[in-house]
Amino acid sequence: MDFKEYIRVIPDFPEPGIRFKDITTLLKDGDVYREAIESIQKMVEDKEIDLIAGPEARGFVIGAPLALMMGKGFVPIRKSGKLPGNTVEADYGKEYGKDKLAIHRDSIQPGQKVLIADDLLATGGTIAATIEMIEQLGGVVVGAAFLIELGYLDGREKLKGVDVHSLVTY
Ligand SMILES: O=P(O)(O)OC[C@H]1O[C@H](OP(=O)(O)OP(=O)(O)O)[C@H](O)[C@@H]1O
Ligand SMILES: Nc1ncnc2[nH]cnc12
Repeated sequence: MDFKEYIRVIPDFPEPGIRFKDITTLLKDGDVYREAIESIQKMVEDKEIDLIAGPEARGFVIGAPLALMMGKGFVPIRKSGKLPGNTVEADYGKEYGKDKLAIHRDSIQPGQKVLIADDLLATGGTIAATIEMIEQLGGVVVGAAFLIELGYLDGREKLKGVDVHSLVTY
């Protein structure tokens, strides 16, 4: 399936110069959404995984159904100030602006193998911060899976040593 047909590109959102890849047009088609998650599962099914972690908000839309399908637990990584328990946090920059993510300290046990899932890899800032926090907790990142990769932003360069998989590339 050509998933790009279902992804809408909106110029100059959220700021001038950004070509925003809008996945809401893909998500609203149940068959295409399911096929996208199944295709992501196929890319990572040979991996030994204990948990899947995904960053708020669109990482939940990919990571949670993937976790359910693979019979694994899901660890939400949230924007700072949203998680009620004890957290570790990381500041980062992304394609548009800066942000801070947080993860519950007790969400990953040392040695657990974690697959990261998100909708889109752009500069890699979000995922580099995610990896930093998972590793701070003793987790082992076994890979990162995306629906979309913006190859022209070289996010993979920031994630050297990580097994990166993406369904479609721009
Ligand atoms: O590779 P990067 O340059 O870091 O950019 C990629 C991140 O940006 C978007 O999330 P955003 O922070 O906009 O949050 P949202 O999912 O809540 O819209 C996207 O869902 C990725 O997580
Ligand atoms: N160009 C883009 N489209 C959608 N989400 C993004 N996150 C970072 N860059 C993005």
